Amino acid sequence: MIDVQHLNKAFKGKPAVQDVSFSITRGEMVGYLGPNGAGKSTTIKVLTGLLVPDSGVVSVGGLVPWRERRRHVARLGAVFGQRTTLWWDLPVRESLELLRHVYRVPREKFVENLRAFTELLELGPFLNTPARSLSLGQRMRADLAAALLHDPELLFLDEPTVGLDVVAKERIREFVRHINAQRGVTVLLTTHDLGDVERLARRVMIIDTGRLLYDGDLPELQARYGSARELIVDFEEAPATAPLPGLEVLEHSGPRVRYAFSGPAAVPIALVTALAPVRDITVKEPDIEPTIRRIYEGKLLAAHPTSTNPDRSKCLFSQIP
Ligand SMILES: Nc1ncnc2c1ncn2[C@@H]1O[C@H](COP(=O)(O)OP(=O)(O)OP(=O)(O)O)[C@@H](O)[C@H]1O
Repeated sequence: MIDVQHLNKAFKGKPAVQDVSFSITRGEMVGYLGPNGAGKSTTIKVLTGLLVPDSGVVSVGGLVPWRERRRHVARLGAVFGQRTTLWWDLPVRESLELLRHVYRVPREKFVENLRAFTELLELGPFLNTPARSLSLGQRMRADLAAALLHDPELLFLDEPTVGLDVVAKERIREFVRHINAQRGVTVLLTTHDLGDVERLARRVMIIDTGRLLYDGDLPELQARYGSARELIVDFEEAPATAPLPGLEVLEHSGPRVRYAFSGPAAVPIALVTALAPVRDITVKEPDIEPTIRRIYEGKLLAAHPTSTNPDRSKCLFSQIP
């Protein structure tokens, strides 16, 4: 679906994206992460055809985005958390009608999609409200519907949950999961909210100072660069503090013990359940945030210069000057 090879783009001689290469297959949902100024927007602008790169080969659905813009944009949708594609003073329904004309969506298709999105995104209560009077969460939902009315194959999401409360974030994520699973829409997600990534993307690409640092599975990123997993065990009674192989006691407070471990949870669970009668066990995954921060800060780059998974996970750290 997306193929990028050796993409370079500089502004006034200052590189924004340097030798970036990746491929995304149809139906994938990929998180594109990086600190401010890393080069995410520049990449997305090239992929949407808004920017022409200095060098590199880019193909999206077989088209060169900036050369065949009209055909290209007909096949993609984009949602930017920071701004809206809706007409500010028009009721949402009229904005959507206008977009129907822009994208030349057949009326039956429009009616069918509007009905589906109204139900999934609960647009009904504010379809007749002008965009300027919507809450941020409502506006995001309307923008998502607007981006998908013409059945695009590819969706760019830029900070889709920024500024929303937990419930509103979840609603957006659920919808994105739905359109990816049910409609097969390929999704490239740019976000600073790692909750979005954890909920939506199995694969992440990490860019910093214009260079792609990591491209691979999120669980593998966690396993290789993340902190340990935690096993929180509530015993029936406070257990004796016997050392268990592969488990480190982080905290022991009455019948509750917190252990750190790595790898699959089956063996640690078997060990603690053999130690004493257990009432409850929880496995807590490490937060992704410190992992990503450590990668940005480069602390692990020198320590792990190569990948153990040549198929997909690529640590491109050796490219760092
Ligand atoms: N139109 C432009 N003119 C000059 N410099 C630019 C332009 N667009 C981006 N840059 C520079 O290119 C670099 C990459 O910017 P880019 O917007 O791609 O980063 P980003 O990862 O999207 O950041 P953010 O998360 O803050 O949106 C930055 O140094 C930025 O200042």
